[in-house]
Amino acid sequence: MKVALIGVGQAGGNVTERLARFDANMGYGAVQGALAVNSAETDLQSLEFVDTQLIGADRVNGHGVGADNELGTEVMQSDIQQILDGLDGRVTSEAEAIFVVAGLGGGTGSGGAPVLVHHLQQIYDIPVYALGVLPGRNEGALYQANAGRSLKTLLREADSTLLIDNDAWHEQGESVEGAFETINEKIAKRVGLLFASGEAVEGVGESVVDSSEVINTLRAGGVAALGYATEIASEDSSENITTAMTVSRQALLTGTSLPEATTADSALLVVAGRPDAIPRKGVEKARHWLEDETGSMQVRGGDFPLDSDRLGALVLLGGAERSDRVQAFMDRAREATDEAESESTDHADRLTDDRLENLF
Ligand SMILES: Nc1nc2c(ncn2[C@@H]2O[C@H](COP(=O)(O)OP(=O)(O)OP(=O)(O)O)[C@@H](O)[C@H]2O)c(=O)[nH]1
Repeated sequence: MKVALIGVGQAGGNVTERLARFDANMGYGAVQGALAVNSAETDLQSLEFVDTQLIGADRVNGHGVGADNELGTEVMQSDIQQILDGLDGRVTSEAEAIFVVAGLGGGTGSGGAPVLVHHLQQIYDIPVYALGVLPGRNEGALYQANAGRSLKTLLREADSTLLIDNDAWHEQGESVEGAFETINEKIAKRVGLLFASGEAVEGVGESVVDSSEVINTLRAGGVAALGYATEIASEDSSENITTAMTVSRQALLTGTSLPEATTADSALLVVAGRPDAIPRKGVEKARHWLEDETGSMQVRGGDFPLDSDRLGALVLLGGAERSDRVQAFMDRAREATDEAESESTDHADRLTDDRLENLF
C-alpha cells in the first residue's frame, strides 16, 4: 500500500522517521513521502531522515505546547495552510492512503493530529487514517485525559485509527521512556510490513495479499489494531500447518498493539514466509480460527512472500472499539479527566458536561 506519512509531535515524528527508514532500508517503496510537524524545534532537529516543519512559532517560540492539547489544536489550526501547502509532492498521485501519526497523550500530536486529519479529509479522496500511540498505564492523569479526548475526536474524523498501546510492545521492567527505541522499532517493522503488503512482490500468485485488502479491512472504521508473531519454519509446507496456527494465535493474543482487543468487525491475516513453506491448509485453519475469535465474518487473507527461515503472521483488526481494552482505556481517560477537573475549581462547571469532550 503506497502511503504518505505525516508525524505530529515528538512521538509522531520519531515513529514516522523510523517507518520511513525501515521502508527505505527494505527497499519496499511503500512510503511515498514523509513529513514531521512539531511546535518543538529541538524534537525536529533530532530527525535526520524526514522533512520537517515547525508550527506555532508565533505562540510558543519553538518550545512545544507543554502537554496542553487545546493549545496543540489551536497552533495546528493557525498554521494548517502552511502544512497543506507543504504536502504538495509528498502526497503523490500514487498514494493510496495518508497516515497521520501521533502520540495521543502529549500536546502537539494529541491536539494537532485530529485537526490535520479533518483538513486532509476535505482535500484528498484517498482514506486518511490515524496511527495513534496511547500512553502507558504509568504515565500521568493528564496524559490519559489528553489521549481520551484526542482519541474521541480522531474516531470522528479519521477513516480508521490504528492504536499502539505504549505498554504493549516493550519488555517487562523497562520504563516507557527507556523503551521508546524498542517500541518504535517494533512499530516500524510491523506497520512497515503492513504498508509493504502488495508492494514488495513481483510475478507471484493470486494468494498474495494486495493493498486493497488492507483498505477493505480498515473500511470498518473506528479502532484498528495490529498483531505480529513469527516462528522458525520447516522448508516443507506440510510440516508448517501447526506453525501457521501458532503464529496466528500469538499475533492476535499476545503480539498485538492493543492487548486484549480481539472483538472486531473485520480482520486481515497476512502470512509471511517463503512461498514454498506457506501451508495452504494451515492458513485456512488459522482464518477460521480468527473468525471465531474476533466474531467477524469478514476475515480476509493473503501471503507476503519473504525470503526467511521463519513463518510470520500479521493480523490487522478493523472496528475493534468494542473490545475490552478500548473500553478500559476510555474509562481510565474519563477518570483522569474527572480527577483533573475536581482539582480545578475554575472548571467545576464542566463536570456536568459529557466528561470527554471532543477537541473541536
Ligand atoms: N512509542 C513512543 N511513544 C512516545 C515517543 N515519544 C513520546 N511518546 C509518548 O507520547 C506521549 C507524549 O507525546 P509527545 O509526542 O511527546 O508530545 P508532543 O505531541 O510532542 O506534545 P508537546 O511535547 O506537549 O508539545 C506520551 O504518552 C509518551 O509516552 C516515542 O518516541 N515513541
